[in-house]
Amino acid sequence: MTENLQGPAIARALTIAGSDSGGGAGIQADLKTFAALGVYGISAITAITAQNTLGVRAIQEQSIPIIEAQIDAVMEDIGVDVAKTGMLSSSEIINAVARRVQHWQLRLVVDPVMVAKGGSTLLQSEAIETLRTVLLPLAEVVTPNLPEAEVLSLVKIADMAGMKVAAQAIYALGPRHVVIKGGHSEDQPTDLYFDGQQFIELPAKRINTRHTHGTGCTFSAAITAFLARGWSVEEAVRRAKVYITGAIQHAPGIGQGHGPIDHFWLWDQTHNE
Ligand SMILES: Nc1ncnc2c1ncn2[C@@H]1O[C@H](COP(=O)(O)OP(=O)(O)O)[C@@H](O)[C@H]1O
Ligand SMILES: Cc1ncc(COP(=O)(O)OP(=O)(O)O)c(N)n1
Repeated sequence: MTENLQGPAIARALTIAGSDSGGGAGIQADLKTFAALGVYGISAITAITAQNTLGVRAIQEQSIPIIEAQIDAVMEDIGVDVAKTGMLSSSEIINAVARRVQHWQLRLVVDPVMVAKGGSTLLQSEAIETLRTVLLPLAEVVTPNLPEAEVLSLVKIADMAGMKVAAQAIYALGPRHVVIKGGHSEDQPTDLYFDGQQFIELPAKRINTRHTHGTGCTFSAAITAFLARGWSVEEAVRRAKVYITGAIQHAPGIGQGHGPIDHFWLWDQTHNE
């Protein structure tokens, strides 16, 4: 094979997150999303969860040395265009990841995962302050859902005006772009983008389904993939919104609880023989 002197022929994205044995969220959702969007996916696993569409049964955090070693191993050889974080579980893991992000000067999307849809805690409460003060300042984009945005901003959100106040408060913590996801709203799932100057509302029709497991992971992974492919943050967010809406629309109906979405719906539409 001839070497490509222009650099790699495919964009590379790294997910630093937890494993979901059910395959719908976490590392598995991120890698499927990267693949579906034409990006070479790389992973550093922070925790292993025993999980299905009904909920999380057990969690085992990985040790700090093995988390750091995964990041260093891929950085020293493969390289990464953009990284994202998902489930980080503890203050110790957040601090270790932040050190590696700074060491390798990674462009970073932070999905501030706190609680799974079934109610299980994926981030210890004592780690929230570390997330706010240590990781958010390193983020190019942060993508809280409505409950996460309330925790990070200390603002009670009742409507779009509240989302805007919360986005400004989160922006003040240091990320360069804030995207508050509206999936938990009782109305339409309108997301809000804020870059410190401009607000952009990203509306969508609510899809009436219980199969929304892994939507947050998938949305942030799609933003990461589009950034890795060279799009601006605004365009990456717009494209990720179209992708996540289609993925929910085409959910395959797997499992007895909150089932996964279809990460490969775009591929299915063009390769349906
Ligand atoms: N039922 C739905 N119909 C359409 N879009 C949805 C629906 N639920 C969530 N979304 C979208 O999916 C993305 C993830 O949002 P959300 O579910 O709030 O995140 P999380 O999984 O982190 O709680 C957002 O773009 C949100 O607007
Ligand atoms: C291992 C792991 N990481 C993250 C989540 C949460 O994923 P999310 O996309 O927020 O979707 P729901 O779990 O809320 O459906 C997870 N469950 N497991």
